[in-house]
Amino acid sequence: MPPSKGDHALVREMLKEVLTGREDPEGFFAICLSVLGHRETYSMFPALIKPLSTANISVHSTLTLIYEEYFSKTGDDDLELALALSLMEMEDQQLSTQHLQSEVRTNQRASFQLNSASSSLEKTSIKPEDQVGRGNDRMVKTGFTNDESKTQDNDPQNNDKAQTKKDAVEESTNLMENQTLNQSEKTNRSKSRRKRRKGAVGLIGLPGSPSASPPVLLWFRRDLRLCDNPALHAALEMGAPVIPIFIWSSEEEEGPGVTVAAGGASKYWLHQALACFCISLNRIGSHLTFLEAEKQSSLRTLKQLVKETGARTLLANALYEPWLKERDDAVVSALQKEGVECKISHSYCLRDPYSVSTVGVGLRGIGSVSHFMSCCKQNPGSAIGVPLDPPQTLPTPACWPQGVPLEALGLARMPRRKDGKIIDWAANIRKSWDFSEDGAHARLDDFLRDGVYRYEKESGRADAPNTSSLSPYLHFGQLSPRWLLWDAKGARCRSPKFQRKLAWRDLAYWQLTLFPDLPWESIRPPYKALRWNTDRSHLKAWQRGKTGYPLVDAAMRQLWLTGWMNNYTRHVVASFLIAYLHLPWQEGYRWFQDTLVDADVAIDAMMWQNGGMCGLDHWNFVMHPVDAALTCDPYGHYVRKWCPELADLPDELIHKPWKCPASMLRRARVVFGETYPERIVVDLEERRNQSLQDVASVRKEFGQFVDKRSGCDLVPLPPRLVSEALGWSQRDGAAAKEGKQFLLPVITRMEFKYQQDDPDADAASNPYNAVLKGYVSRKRDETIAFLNQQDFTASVMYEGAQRRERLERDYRRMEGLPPPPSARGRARRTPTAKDRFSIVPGGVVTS
Ligand SMILES: Cc1cc2nc3c(=O)[nH]c(=O)nc-3n(C[C@H](O)[C@H](O)[C@H](O)COP(=O)(O)OP(=O)(O)OC[C@H]3O[C@@H](n4cnc5c(N)ncnc54)[C@H](O)[C@@H]3O)c2cc1C
Repeated sequence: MPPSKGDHALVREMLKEVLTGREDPEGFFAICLSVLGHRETYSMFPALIKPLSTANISVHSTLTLIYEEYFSKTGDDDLELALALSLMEMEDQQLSTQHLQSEVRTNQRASFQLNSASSSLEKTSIKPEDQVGRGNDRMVKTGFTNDESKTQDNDPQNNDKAQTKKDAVEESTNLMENQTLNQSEKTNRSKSRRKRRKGAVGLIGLPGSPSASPPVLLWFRRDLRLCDNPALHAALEMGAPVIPIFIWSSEEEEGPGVTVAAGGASKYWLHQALACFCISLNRIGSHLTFLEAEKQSSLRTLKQLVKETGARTLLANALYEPWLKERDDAVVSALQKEGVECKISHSYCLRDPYSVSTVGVGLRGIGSVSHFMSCCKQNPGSAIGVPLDPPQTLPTPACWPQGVPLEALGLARMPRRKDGKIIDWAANIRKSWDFSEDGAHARLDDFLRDGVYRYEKESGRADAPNTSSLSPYLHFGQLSPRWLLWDAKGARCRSPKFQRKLAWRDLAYWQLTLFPDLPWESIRPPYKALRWNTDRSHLKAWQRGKTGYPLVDAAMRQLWLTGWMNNYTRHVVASFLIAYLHLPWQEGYRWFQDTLVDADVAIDAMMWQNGGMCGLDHWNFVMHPVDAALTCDPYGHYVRKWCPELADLPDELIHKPWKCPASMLRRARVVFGETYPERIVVDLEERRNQSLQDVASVRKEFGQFVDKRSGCDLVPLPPRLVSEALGWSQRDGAAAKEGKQFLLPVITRMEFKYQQDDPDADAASNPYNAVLKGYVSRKRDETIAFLNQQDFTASVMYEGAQRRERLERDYRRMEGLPPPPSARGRARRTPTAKDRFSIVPGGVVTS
């Protein structure tokens, strides 16, 4: 629970005690931590003790020291990720000093706000589309000077201005007079974050007037944000006029293979995000120029721009897809030849994937997140540093380059029917998301206030928003991973599992840099020859959510309508496509790329390869569409939402309607083949069995790619890994590419190894059968829990405990975590028939 008003009052009372000497500063600080929590203390403490800077300087500096000391040294112990991703350097960044400085700047900014007539920080009521459409037309036709940019203050629609000023007064008063604590807790927390985000701590406070020095081209790509944007920060530091640009080249995005990098839903998101970002830049007196790449070449367009604007510098944040890096390298070298200084900053991942090395760790376990984290820990990269504050203004050039309206980029084009009617397929996506940077921060705040408390245990629930839903914002860089990590670290409830997800994200980019064919070619050679189903009707049914399996259908419909589904359901539908429909993983990947708003070539390809059994890692599990449903949607709420035609079925049978008696179906008005589809495959056991046999046969056929001793699959190593493993230079590594192929044993599902020894075994008799067993019924577990309280039979209680353990184990397997430690004091023996009333979970033996 976040701290309440009462908590704040208590802390202020204690502060008085410090002043009167009845409480010592360390004690006071400890109280703050325990009452307000880590995150709140971190953000509020400097403002809280501010009045002491005049009333009692020595106490103030003691408290400041304690605060600095604490936040620069503690808190990281529990962060495996922080260690692994070399975030230890955060200590060297003197976090607290910077934070204090930023608080000082906050105060300065607050008073600036009071005086500044041009401050209009609150969100206007203008729709992004309207604003951009109008803004762009005007700018393209007439050129857009800084004076004109100020006209937005006079815009009658900008009706929040008065309110904003009032807010600014409030905020500054709160800060200066230390009255923040009188406000409601919720308002305070969100305000303190808003202050940071909305430019309350202007970086340099440069005036937005045109300057004579040559302008800087600030090339935005997937970093559509003001907060924590290193390239933007670098531009400000140059003190020259800044020209923000966005160049669209679908060909460059796509790369050399079938990546579907710019699918329909994600292009739609990009369109909306650009519209919102344009407004953000307008607010700080700047403007985003949209450009279509000339002949699909960003370089040509940039050269043209350099000529037109006289810019001598190009700044951007790096992208890591190999083909985009290649493009960027070519741009940098070509422009440098023309005397243009280029600087590409790092921020898209926590760790620059090209700097990750396996040296000192080796290759064993490669593909797992633990191995990746060990590599980062063993070979720390540059410091991750502290998130950068958003700017207050951007210096503008004397004239703007000629751009095109956002619509001209064709990112949100809707098809038309023959009768001319537009098919607005994105209406539901629009309803489901706020595409702005503010939207990203609001979602993050919500998550850290609520969902994060359930994340460790219940992130798999499909029927509750227990995950952050931040993936599209991270993908388009509306939120930086660094900002997210810092906020997550500072939250009252920290979830190591959540922070670990950022390592997964980095792992995906590392894999893509190692295997540029990841999105279209199976990494494990034998699996390229797998016999796949060619029945297009099955693919279509899967895509449209018409398989006859309610959880799969619900998830696929959610994807189609909103552009998103959670991680657990992504696993379910991927398992279904591969293990039960026998359709190639590439089909799933491409559909996801086209329909997800967070479609991310690196992550999507890594996950589909792993699901398709041919990635660097093997999912050590297969999700059963019914068992999984009982785990993630025990009451059927999720299915009822997305498959309303099943809404009247009872909880117990909603995930397996084919088991319903005819009378029940009649009452619920379910008619198979009419209101709800028949199952497209019926014998799931048989399908799974076939899938296992198919794998066994390709492993046999391509025996040279199976390690005889361990039974593990062998993967040809990319030259970079060969060089690292053998301690060769890059050049030798390149030579290796031409010559010998190096094969590496990789993580391989136990059931495949077993199958190899006993090819006739079927899935059911395979002791390592990978199908996850979900709850039999959550309701039943709850009943058992209730009966436990009533001191029901011990054996029933034991059963319940076992089921919970199994669920925990399954989750951990999915997350690639080690098995949970065995509970001390708990009997490990499986009860037998003789054990009536024998073993109680707590280890107590009843008669
Ligand atoms: C078959 C399949 C395809 C997927 N395709 C994508 C994709 O195209 N784009 C995408 O962003 N995620 C993808 N994921 C990973 C994951 O499902 C999503 O990142 C997650 O569901 C997004 O929801 P969230 O923001 O609430 O995640 P949270 O659980 O709140 O995690 C926070 C962030 O961590 C990152 N993350 C979480 N899980 C993973 C993961 N397994 N691998 C890498 N990064 C992760 C994401 O950026 C996410 O936003 C895929 C997973 C599967 C099984």
